[in-house]
Amino acid sequence: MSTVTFNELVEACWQRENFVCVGLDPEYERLPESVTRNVSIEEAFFTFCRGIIDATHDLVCAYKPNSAFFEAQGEAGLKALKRVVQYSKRQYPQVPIILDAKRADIGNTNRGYVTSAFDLIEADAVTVHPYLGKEALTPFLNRKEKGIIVLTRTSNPGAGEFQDLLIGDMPLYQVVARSVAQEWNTNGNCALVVGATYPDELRQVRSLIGDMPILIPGIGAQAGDVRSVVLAGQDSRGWGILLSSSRAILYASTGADFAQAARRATEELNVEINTYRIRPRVNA
Ligand SMILES: O=c1ccn([C@@H]2O[C@H](COP(=O)(O)O)[C@@H](O)[C@H]2O)c(=O)[nH]1
Repeated sequence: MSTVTFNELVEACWQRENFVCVGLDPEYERLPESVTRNVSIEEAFFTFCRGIIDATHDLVCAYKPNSAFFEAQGEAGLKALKRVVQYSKRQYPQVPIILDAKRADIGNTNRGYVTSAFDLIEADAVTVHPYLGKEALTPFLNRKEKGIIVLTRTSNPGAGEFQDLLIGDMPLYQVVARSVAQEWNTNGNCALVVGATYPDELRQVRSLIGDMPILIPGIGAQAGDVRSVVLAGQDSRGWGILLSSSRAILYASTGADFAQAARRATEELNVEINTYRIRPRVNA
């Protein structure tokens, strides 16, 4: 039986013109009272994320739970994370799940991270940092059916401290992008993270990597400009981008109507993205 790969799942979503990745970053204090009343943290996290997923599954190209928000709640959070991922995969198997955990260690330790992300949590992809190099990341890269998404140019204000350092005449983030595209991607399962807050750098990265997928956080709460990001990030097919937004979608309403508000916010963002995409003519 052949397994559907992360890239195949994402491409099928792009075919449906869905480019929004909804970040699942639940903060207990920000959850609506209708969700937290009289239930445990595990139940509140699960109910909230399930509400978001049920309301948006036909509009998205991925869900991206960030493990930090779940780990911060201890055992309750970890149980909720596993339940959320399993629920989404059972109900909406067409939508890939990206575990945003920014993993990477020496090779031996990475085997534990791989088992945790892919076999226990059952994510379809995971974010990793490139600092230890290809050799250490081999246990991740060997999982052909999974997406290995490498931090390249992050969205935070201080991202350039190391990522812009020149290696010869090329900034480090471009060296990372080129290495991943030309040397790490032998199984065709790599993607990159580039922040929406740096459209010029995003354009540089796209010019180095062909049609490899780019996960782009920084839309919404971090104020990345959708138009600049789409124009700079789309690939030769008008695809290639997963625009990730968490807080602006999750907390579009603080009331009992949070899921409907999240749907509206997701729909608006997707319409905006599609306004700026090139659509190459098929059979032209
Ligand atoms: O460069 C990066 C890498 C990861 N992130 C993560 O994405 C979301 C963004 O959340 P918003 O609420 O939409 O700002 C969050 O999980 C970050 O840890 C990023 O922002 N930038």
